[in-house]
Amino acid sequence: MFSLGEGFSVWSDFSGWRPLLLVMLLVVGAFIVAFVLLLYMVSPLISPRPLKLNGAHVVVTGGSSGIGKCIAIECFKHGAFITLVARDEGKLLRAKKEIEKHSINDKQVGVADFLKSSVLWAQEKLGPVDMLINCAGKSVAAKFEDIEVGLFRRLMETNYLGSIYPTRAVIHTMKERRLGRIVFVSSQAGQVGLFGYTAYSPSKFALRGLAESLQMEVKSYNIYITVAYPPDTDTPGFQEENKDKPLETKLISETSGLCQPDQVAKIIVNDAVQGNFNSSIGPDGYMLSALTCGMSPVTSITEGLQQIVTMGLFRTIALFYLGSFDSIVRRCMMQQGKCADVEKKD
Ligand SMILES: NC(=O)C1=CN([C@@H]2O[C@H](COP(=O)(O)OP(=O)(O)OC[C@H]3O[C@@H](n4cnc5c(N)ncnc54)[C@H](OP(=O)(O)O)[C@@H]3O)[C@@H](O)[C@H]2O)C=CC1
Ligand SMILES: CCCCCCCCCCCCCCCC(=O)[C@@H](N)CO
Repeated sequence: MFSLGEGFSVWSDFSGWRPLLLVMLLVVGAFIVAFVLLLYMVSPLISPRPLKLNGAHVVVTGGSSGIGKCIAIECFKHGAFITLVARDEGKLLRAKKEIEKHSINDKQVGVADFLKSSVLWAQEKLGPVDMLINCAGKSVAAKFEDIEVGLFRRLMETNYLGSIYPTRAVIHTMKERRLGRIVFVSSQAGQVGLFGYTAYSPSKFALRGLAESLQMEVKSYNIYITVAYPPDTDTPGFQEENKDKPLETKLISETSGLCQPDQVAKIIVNDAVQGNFNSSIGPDGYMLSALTCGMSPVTSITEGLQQIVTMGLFRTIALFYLGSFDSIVRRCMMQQGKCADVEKKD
């Protein structure tokens, strides 16, 4: 027997167990592989069939500007009939003209525009809605105490209740037809609360709760819900928000980069067509979604496995992000303190 001394001879006594250990490891490994293969075999039961956009009726709220307009263009390019919903008639008509430039054939019906959220009206006029995109929304970035109290309610009304009304208008017919897609455009600020978004973030978090509950109710009717979480996107709404955005909010949001609306629209439309519950954009978006998946439904085996494997690692990375956000806030506070001192001296 090979022995390095008294202590080591005990270890070498176990050498007879090693082949057994190896066999056990192999068996466990084989079980894991078999389990994963089995998951992939049942995956068609989990993943919905993609929706055919050609000839589908798509309603886009907030379709006259920014991300909503790009979503309408993307669907139009795939042969869908579009209904735009927004308040400003002039903006709607301009958007309609722009979208119609992307027509793929002469027969394709154009864009129906009208004021207020008369989705029911659109359904009667243009037929049942196959896909509803709730994109109308507004954002305000300011410190909690600087936000007028009424604004907390107004953002909730536009961003949250503004998604409830159109959804209520289409849900009956979708259930009857056993077909449909509903998209809620949230935001990365609907996955993590950030400096300056005390009024905006809650209205976007609320959409996730709505989407999870509704998905459980309508899945057996072959209706699939998508929640999209875009980062900062270069739109008229974003330009407006930037006018009086706190420096802290700007610097923190910049970590996730700035996207173009057509790029965001492509990803959202593709995820909605596939019936994916989660729609994220960019590497930070991917990490945030895996990290905050919680009890949200899973629409592909790959997605589920990725979440299981990556969650711990992403939490570790997130702690560094949180540390850097805190230091941004601290630095801004020190800077503002210095400015206040200078002002006092003057
Ligand atoms: N841009 C960004 O950085 C990000 C935006 N988002 C979200 O994406 C969505 C679109 O944003 P974005 O494209 O930037 O916004 P825009 O301001 O460019 O467009 C907003 C659209 O919503 C409509 N709208 C606004 N309020 C109402 C209302 N009360 N009723 C009906 N329609 C309304 C507007 O038309 P009208 O004013 O004529 O009604 C317009 O068509 C929003 O929900 C936003 O929160 C999410 C993440 C990032
Ligand atoms: C592993 C963990 C990774 C964590 C990454 C965290 C990144 C946070 C950045 C958040 C950006 C928020 C943008 C809000 C955009 C928006 O909704 C407004 N612009 C609307 O106009």
